[in-house]
Order: sequence, then structure tokens, then C-alpha cells
Amino acid sequence: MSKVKVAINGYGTIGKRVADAVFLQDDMEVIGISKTKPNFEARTAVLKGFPVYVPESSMDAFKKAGLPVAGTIEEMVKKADIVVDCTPGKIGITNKELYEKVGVKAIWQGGESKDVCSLSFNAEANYDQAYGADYARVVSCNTTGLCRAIYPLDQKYGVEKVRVTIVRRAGDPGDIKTGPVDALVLDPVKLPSHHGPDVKTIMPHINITSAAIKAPTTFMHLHVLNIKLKKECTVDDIKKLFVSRPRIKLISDGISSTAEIIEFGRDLGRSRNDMWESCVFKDSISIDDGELYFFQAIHQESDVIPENIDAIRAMTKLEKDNLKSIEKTNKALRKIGMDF
Ligand SMILES: NC(=O)C1=CN([C@@H]2O[C@H](COP(=O)(O)OP(=O)(O)OC[C@H]3O[C@@H](n4cnc5c(N)ncnc54)[C@H](OP(=O)(O)O)[C@@H]3O)[C@@H](O)[C@H]2O)C=CC1
Ligand SMILES: O=C(OP(=O)(O)O)[C@H](O)COP(=O)(O)O
Repeated sequence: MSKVKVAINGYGTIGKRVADAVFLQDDMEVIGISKTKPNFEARTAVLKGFPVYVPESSMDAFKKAGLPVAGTIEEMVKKADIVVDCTPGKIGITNKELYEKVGVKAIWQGGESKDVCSLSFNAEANYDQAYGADYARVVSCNTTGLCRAIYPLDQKYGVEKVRVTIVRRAGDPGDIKTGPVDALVLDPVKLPSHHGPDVKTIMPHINITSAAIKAPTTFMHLHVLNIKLKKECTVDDIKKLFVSRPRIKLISDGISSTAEIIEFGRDLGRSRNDMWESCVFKDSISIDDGELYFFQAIHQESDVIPENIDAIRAMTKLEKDNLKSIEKTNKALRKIGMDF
């Protein structure tokens, strides 16, 4: 069977990881990536052997930098079965006209408004809806982490309401422009943050409210969750449920911070210290007055990567069963770092 041809439009934090993850799968291939600036990331793409496509206006700059260009972004899009748009938030929607004109399937990221297309995606919660779809949006990193926890809880015990406070990392480690460096910023001041409404784009029946604060850290986001379930259960039941999920890991062994999780990722030999699983602090799981509480850490740079791979599989009809796709993706990712 021929491999699905994937183009990655935008090769930054998310795009470069999606490219590497597609490269690891045996049923899809990277036919090109796009960059606008001839910087170190463009150089790495060339060194990795990915054909680099650029806007017409960037051709000269790439030539001057001695970076080979395979063609324009439009030419790349025309060669693809599906485009994963990893351009910065709010830029992705401006590419929709091109995708429509060419007639190519497209996946956007969580920085785009939910209105970029009619389908928001999470591999565990609504893979079936994406089967054969032309367009989808993989929800943001925090929303993905919330869906992974809420979906199984809702399936098993029924969720009456979710209240979550999110401590957001201010910027990614390679981001030299974003702050704050010494403040906690209400993000936004007026509740809810976008995360609760975004969860509802996938599970409309969930009663959820979210608040978010930006903190001067780069490693991970941290969620403080409080969930009222419809059926009674014990702390051990929740631990067993989370252990059974393919993209949740219980974190223990003395770890009590996001910094130590990232150090653990380094020790595991994970590519770029990526922790693509939701990291639930095992000993934080508690039940008080009939309500569930726990902390989870979300590695913003990597948790949406496997979701993009599963979205490609669903939309191009490579696999009908979401659990089979999830397992295939997870297995391929284990080639770039130990499981635990
Ligand atoms: N970073 C994160 O933690 C997460 C991000 N997301 C979402 O993923 C999306 C991408 O974010 P992220 O990877 O962080 O962004 P980055 O800024 O790291 O990367 C964006 C990439 O897009 C390229 N680019 C910029 N403008 C254009 C354009 N007009 N056409 C084509 N390419 C362009 C940039 O190339 P160049 O530098 O050459 O201009 C760069 O390679 C956003 O929607 C974001 O909200 C989702 C989850 C987590
Ligand atoms: O998807 C993310 O966060 P979000 O789930 O809070 O929107 C990423 O961390 C990107 O966030 P940014 O908009 O601060 O770059």
C-alpha cells in the first residue's frame, strides 16, 4: 500500500515534532516542510533530508543562506494528500483558501479558533467523527490534556462537573521573545479561559469551567483539577483507570515538579525531552467530600504530536479503530525514547 503523503506547513515547535513523528510511521511519509525564514530550523530540516518549501518572497534569502529550496508552499501543498498546518495561531486560517483551492485535506492546531473548521479532534474522545473528514483542528495542548483525563472518567463514572485551574508556561524554551519574566498574569482576567469551552467542542455535554494563569516558566503547564463524578469510586479505582489509558502516565518516584518530569524525560532518552503523555501526579489523586482532585502536568511542546498522527490516520482512512491507531502511533514514538 502506498504511504499517505503529508506536508507540514510551518516548521516551529509543533511542526518539527510532527515531521519527526510522521517520519517514524510506516503508513505515511513527509513530502515536505515549509519555512519562511532561513534560520537554524530550516538548516536542521535540510540536514534531516526533508524537502524545504518556502513562500516566493523568501526564495532569495534561502539562496543567499545556501539552503536548498524544493519549491513554493503552493507546490508542496499540491503534492500532498494532507497538510498539517503548524503555522502560528491565527495564521493557519489564512491558508484555508489555498487548501480549498487545491482540494487537499488539512489539520490545524489549537491556536486557531474553533471556527477554522467544523471538527475539533481528540484521538480518544472523537476519532470516529474524523474518519474520512477533510478538515480538523487538533485542540490545544491544555485542552488535549483535559480531554484525555475527562473522557475516560466520563465513560466510567459519569462527569457531573469539572473545575480546573491551569498554570500556563509563559513561553517555550526556545522562545526568546515571550514573557513575563517576573509576574503571574491572569490569562485572561475574565473567566472562563478558552480551555473549558474548547473541551466542549469535543464533549459538548461536559459541565466545565476553566481559569488560567501565565507563570514565568517554560517546561510544562500544570493543571489543578476538581471533578464531581456521578458514581462513587475510590482513589485506587481512579489510579487503575488512568493506568489503563494509552496516553496518561502516573508520575511518582519522588517527582513533585514539572522540572523533574522534564529531567526524567531527558533520562529516558526522549527526543527533545518530550513527554507526550499527560503526566498525572499519582499521589495527588484524592477524593474529598465525594469529589475527585488531582494535579497533572502537560508538556506543551509534545502532547499534541501523537494526536496529529492519529488525526492523519482517521482523515485519510488508514485505520478505522482509534485504539489501534493510538497504539501504532505510541509504538512508533517509543523508537525515540524509553517508555515507563
Ligand atoms: N508551542 C506550543 O506549546 C503549542 C502550540 N500549539 C499550536 O500550534 C501552532 C503552531 O505553534 P508553534 O509551533 O508553537 O509556532 P512556532 O512559532 O514555533 O512555529 C511556527 C512555524 O510557522 C512558520 N511560519 C510563520 N509564518 C508562516 C507563514 N505565513 N506561512 C508558513 N509558515 C509560517 C514559522 O517559520 P519561520 O520562523 O520561518 O517564519 C515556524 O516554522 C499554533 O496554532 C499554536 O497555538 C499547540 C500546542 C502547543
Ligand atoms: O496550546 C497551547 O496552550 P493552550 O492550551 O493554553 O492554548 C500551547 O502551549 C500554545 O500556547 P501559546 O499560545 O502560549 O503559545
